[in-house]
Amino acid sequence: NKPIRLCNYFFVTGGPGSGKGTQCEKIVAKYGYTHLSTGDLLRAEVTAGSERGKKLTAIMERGELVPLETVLDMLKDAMIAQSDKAKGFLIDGYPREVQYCNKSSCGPQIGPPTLLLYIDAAAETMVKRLLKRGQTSGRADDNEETIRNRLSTYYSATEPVIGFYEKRGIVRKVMGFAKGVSIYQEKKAQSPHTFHLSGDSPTRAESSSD
Ligand SMILES: Nc1ncnc2c1ncn2[C@H]1C[C@H](O)[C@@H](COP(=O)(O)OP(=O)(O)OP(=O)(O)O)O1
Ligand SMILES: Nc1ncnc2c1ncn2[C@H]1C[C@H](O)[C@@H](COP(=O)(O)O)O1
Ligand SMILES: [Mg+2]
Repeated sequence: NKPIRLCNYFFVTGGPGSGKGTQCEKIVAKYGYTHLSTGDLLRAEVTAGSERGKKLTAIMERGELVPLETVLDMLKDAMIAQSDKAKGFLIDGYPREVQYCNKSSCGPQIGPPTLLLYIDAAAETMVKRLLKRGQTSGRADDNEETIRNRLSTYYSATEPVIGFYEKRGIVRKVMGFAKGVSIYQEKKAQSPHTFHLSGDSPTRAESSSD
């Protein structure tokens, strides 16, 4: 059991279609970290056509969360495989539930993150992007019904993860509509750049980038 070399871990969270993968690509290009998306790892298992993959397809098509053990199995293998050359890991889409935020439930090989990058975008923006992505992505979950369920799973199960790490002072918010990577620490509970997800219309910056 090869241990994962100690290095920086950045967890990356945000709603479906907020731009986690897009922002991670930019961070990789600029800082050379290793990007691991738990969703991509799960889809690779589906593509491989294993029995486990068939069960995963059904869960993902419903817009629900995959059991933690499955996610951790894949994540640890991927981290171990790349740990010799990784400067740091960007772990995109993990954790998805607040009960998995403490160290012991993450397992001994995935320690607490250096930072949680939170990609913020309005629900209507995310829906619009995912429907557009669905025209070419081939992703089974880029359809209206699954998107609705994924949003609901995100707000009920995953959003509390942000509050958990905010209490520890390690959340950095990335505005998911900005061009390039713009990371800043949210100093106030409600900064002028922040807007609520329900009922808000996109800001000018957001409308212009979509
Ligand atoms: N800042 C942006 N402005 C306009 N479009 C964007 C922006 N960021 C991402 N997109 C587009 C690219 C994709 O087609 C789509 C979703 O982005 P993506 O990076 O795949 O989101 P994500 O990784 O958070 O989604 P998922 O959770 O479904 O994997 O939106
Ligand atoms: N960390 C995860 N825990 C549980 N389920 C997950 C995790 N990462 C991805 N999933 C499942 C559930 C999502 O709807 C799909 C797609 O993930 P995405 O990050 O949007 O590509 O996979
Ligand atoms: Mg993604």
